[in-house]
Amino acid sequence: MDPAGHKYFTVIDYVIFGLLLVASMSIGLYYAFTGGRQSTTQEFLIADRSMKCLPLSLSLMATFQSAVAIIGTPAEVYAHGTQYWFIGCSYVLGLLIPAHIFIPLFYRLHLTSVYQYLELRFCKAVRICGTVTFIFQMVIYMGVGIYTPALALNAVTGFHLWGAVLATGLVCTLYTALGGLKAVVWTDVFQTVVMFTGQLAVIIVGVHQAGGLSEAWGKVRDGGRISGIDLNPDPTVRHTFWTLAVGGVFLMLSLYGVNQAQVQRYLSSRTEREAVMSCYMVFPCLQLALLLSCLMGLVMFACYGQNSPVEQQYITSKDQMVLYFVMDMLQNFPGLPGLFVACLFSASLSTISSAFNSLATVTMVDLIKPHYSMTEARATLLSKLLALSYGIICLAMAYLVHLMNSSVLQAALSIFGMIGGPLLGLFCLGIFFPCANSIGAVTGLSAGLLMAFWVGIGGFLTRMPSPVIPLLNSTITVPDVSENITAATAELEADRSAGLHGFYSLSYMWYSALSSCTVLIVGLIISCITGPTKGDDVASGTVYPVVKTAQSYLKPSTCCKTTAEHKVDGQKEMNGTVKEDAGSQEETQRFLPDVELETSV
Ligand SMILES: O=C(O)CCCC[C@@H]1SC[C@@H]2NC(=O)N[C@@H]21
Ligand code: NA
Repeated sequence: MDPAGHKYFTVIDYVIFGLLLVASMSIGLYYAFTGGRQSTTQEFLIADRSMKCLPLSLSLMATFQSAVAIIGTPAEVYAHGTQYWFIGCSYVLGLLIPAHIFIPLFYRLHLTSVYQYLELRFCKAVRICGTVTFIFQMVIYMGVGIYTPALALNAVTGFHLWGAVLATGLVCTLYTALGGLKAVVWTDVFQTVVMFTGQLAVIIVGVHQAGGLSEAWGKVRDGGRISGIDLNPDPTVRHTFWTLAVGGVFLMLSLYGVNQAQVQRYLSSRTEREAVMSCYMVFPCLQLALLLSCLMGLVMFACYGQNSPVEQQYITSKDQMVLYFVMDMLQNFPGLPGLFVACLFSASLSTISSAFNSLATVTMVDLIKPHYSMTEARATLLSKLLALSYGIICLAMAYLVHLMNSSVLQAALSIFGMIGGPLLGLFCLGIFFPCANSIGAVTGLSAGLLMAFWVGIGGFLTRMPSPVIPLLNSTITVPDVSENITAATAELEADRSAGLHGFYSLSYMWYSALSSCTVLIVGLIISCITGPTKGDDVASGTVYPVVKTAQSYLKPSTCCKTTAEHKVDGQKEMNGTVKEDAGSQEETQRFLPDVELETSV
């Protein structure tokens, strides 16, 4: 390690990193020039609805497993222990509810963009609001996703920061714009293999360097990094079992239930059953990814113990620890640093490509197609140009994130909570509450976003200022500043739970739950005030069936029916649904001429 704390790549490292980019690129080009050669939007945007569940499940996992998780989760476990691991409990409900509620409902409506649902259930204005909110969320998230690996790489290996951002951005934009969803899914599969291999290699070498399994385990246990279950109900405590396992469910639903990037993968499945299977198969993949990143954090602790490179002033933020650790440990294993950096960029590329593709899809399907009719060829070309332009916007966002400088994991999860949460609330309002109307939907969404930004930005501004770590090799010491900060922190700590401060110090893991519930409450209140929708005015197939059946029992006219009459009704309902389904296809056709309907056999 030279005095500046930089390590340099050997040639073989650059070769491995270059190979990753070339391999990703070639998969993308392969799908650009084979099959239908991406000549229709059906192929470009949803792979002709031909995908199988295995590649889809890996792609579903890779989409929201970016460099943020690879770098941020180990840093989190290193600094705070394994409490974060309990987020894995939220994957159970976080995937079961999408598999049995959201997927069947969206799949049977034959959508291309999930926001078409909002027009079917409410009106065009609600659809536009949902689409714009989603675009806002994914563009910011892409900024974090592309910036994170470059920042860590630059800090430790002197790799040129913006050179890395440009290299990633260009390769990703190209294969996404040329190869469409098929290319994105298959590159995700390849990149997931690289991600798991890279992390496993570092863990194995790290355990070896820490003196073997039992030695490493001893250090980690004595260092107090194995945190037991924390059942503290205080919502301002950052990570407890409740914020992670319960708050995490809302986070997972906003990602795996209603996020276009994931729904698009469900809709590209050959059959509804394949889509549900792919959702089930994500569970072990996510648990494995979580296991690897938590183990990485523990191995880092076993190797460094308390005196982390941050205290030793080799690096300036804990998000750079993982790469420092990799360069420190793997220095004498030429090729492994390159493999890990390839793993980091695989995580980043697989997320950003999915984001580009879903952004191009919703822009095309929700904002352009309904207003301008154009030939299939022009529409496909426009979709490719959109993917390209989103690539450029993403690079600009990366610079914005550069200015923000907060922990990347918390930044990403806060974005999901602040923007993904209200969108989750909007869809739940439509799916579970037939009485909700369009005014309620738009007002509810706005209230949810306002609430989320109020608590999110309030929390960001009032968060204790992290002690300033002296710059690398700086000769001046800054004792007085740190004393002032300690005093300020103590004072903040004192009145933190008082009033508004209590609200602002709400754990970021509750943002999804808070904002989605705000949308539901405000949406229902406004709907009831402005005249709730009648049950049968709702487009069929847009409300969760159980709710509909329950509602028909609750209607005063039916409650005095005899059970025999109920049975007859039930039979009619059954026959009716068959007709209704056909009706829903006609209805969708009437509502949304741009929705591609499979001709019913
Ligand atoms: O890695 C990222 O890009 C964002 C951080 C992880 C996003 C959430 S956390 C719960 C779920 N599990 C994952 O692996 N990703 C999502
Ligand atoms: Na990824």
